[in-house]
Amino acid sequence: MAPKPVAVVCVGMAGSGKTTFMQRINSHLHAKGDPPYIMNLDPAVRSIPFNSNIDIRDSIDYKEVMSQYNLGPNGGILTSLNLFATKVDQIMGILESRCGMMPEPITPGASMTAPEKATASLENHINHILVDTPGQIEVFVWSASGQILLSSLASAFPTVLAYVIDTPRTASTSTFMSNMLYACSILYKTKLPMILVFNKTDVQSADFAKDWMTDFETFQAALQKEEETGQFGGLEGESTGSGPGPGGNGYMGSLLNSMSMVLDEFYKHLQVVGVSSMTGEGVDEFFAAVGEKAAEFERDYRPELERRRHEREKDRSARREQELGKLMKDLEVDTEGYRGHSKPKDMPETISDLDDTDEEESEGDDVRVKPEESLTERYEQALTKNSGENPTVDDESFLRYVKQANINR
Ligand SMILES: Nc1nc2c(ncn2[C@@H]2O[C@H](COP(=O)(O)OP(=O)(O)OP(=O)(O)O)[C@@H](O)[C@H]2O)c(=O)[nH]1
Repeated sequence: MAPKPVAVVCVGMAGSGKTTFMQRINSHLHAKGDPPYIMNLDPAVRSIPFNSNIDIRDSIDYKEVMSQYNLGPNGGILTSLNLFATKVDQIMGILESRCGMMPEPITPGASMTAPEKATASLENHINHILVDTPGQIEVFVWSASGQILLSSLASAFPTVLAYVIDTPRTASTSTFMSNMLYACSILYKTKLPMILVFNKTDVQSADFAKDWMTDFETFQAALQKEEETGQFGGLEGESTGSGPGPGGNGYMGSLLNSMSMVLDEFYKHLQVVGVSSMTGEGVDEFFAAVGEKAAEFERDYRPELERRRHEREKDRSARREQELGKLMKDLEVDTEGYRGHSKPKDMPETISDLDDTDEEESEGDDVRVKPEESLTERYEQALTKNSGENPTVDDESFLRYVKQANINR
């Protein structure tokens, strides 16, 4: 069987260049004769510079959602994603069939025509699934629908996050640290391998970021320099004159300092590449990183995903057992309810008890059921009394059931 395609999910702040980056890696793969399968999850984008195979806009009208539900732009995107996530089974069915993992697509309309089969067989060689996401990063990453879509993808394909960063806008220590904290929160939320893509390297090289991430002292030096030159906390490349800038007080400096130490551990889990979506520089390096992270997914993340799924299953069956136990307890109430409470001493428990009692009383044999007698005891008595011989296998199995179900006390 052909290896599974790698799903590359592009996330990043608005304007970081996700769509341009998607266009670049798409054309790079086409040029190599290895066309990807493309999915657009941004319902609000007006136009995209590539053909997407699955597009949220085909099934959901974002503007209509906004007006129907009386929502603002972010609420509209979130609701559109939620509506789209309800079709996750169909989406996964299409992806799996197009990627040669299932013989037939499970789309409405069922079997494929001859041209479709020819196309599908061509598309069976897909090695990459590229996913573009909304610029409102939190709407995707922190929403239930985003989580559903990501975990469904990860359950079927090795999945890698490409966190796209606007390099020229991340050149100061404070914006760099904000971006890293965001990346860190996404990593821990999604629990998927991540590549940091420092985009727009045609404007500014990403070397400074790589240095800061690998050498703690370089970051400290940059922090100190910014504080001394008064650029600290200002906009990129903007000097605030002498003295500390808007955020340039000692508190901010020491906070960044401490954070850089804390994040040192987090940096070890990341792959960092500098890319220019405009010129194509660094794209080969990016795909090398994708290969490494996909292998890491199979090695480290897949077992963890399986373990989590297994735990969920275990929780679910424990809950089922608990519910069953409660049900059994409810059954017990019937026998328990009478016991020791208001039931008069010699009141029969059931009509049949009444009949039995009458019969047996007439024989002069006092076998009235004592309130404290358990169901099991009574059953045992009945067995030996009625049959006068040893209980049958069926009788014993019922007895066992009564004991196990705990409805006999
Ligand atoms: N110089 C340069 N500009 C870039 C590069 N990549 C993207 N841009 C520009 O950055 C701006 C934003 O790019 P988009 O691709 O629309 O960014 P996005 O992240 O998809 O934006 P949203 O859809 O709002 O989330 C555009 O003006 C692009 O031309 C790059 O590598 N170099």
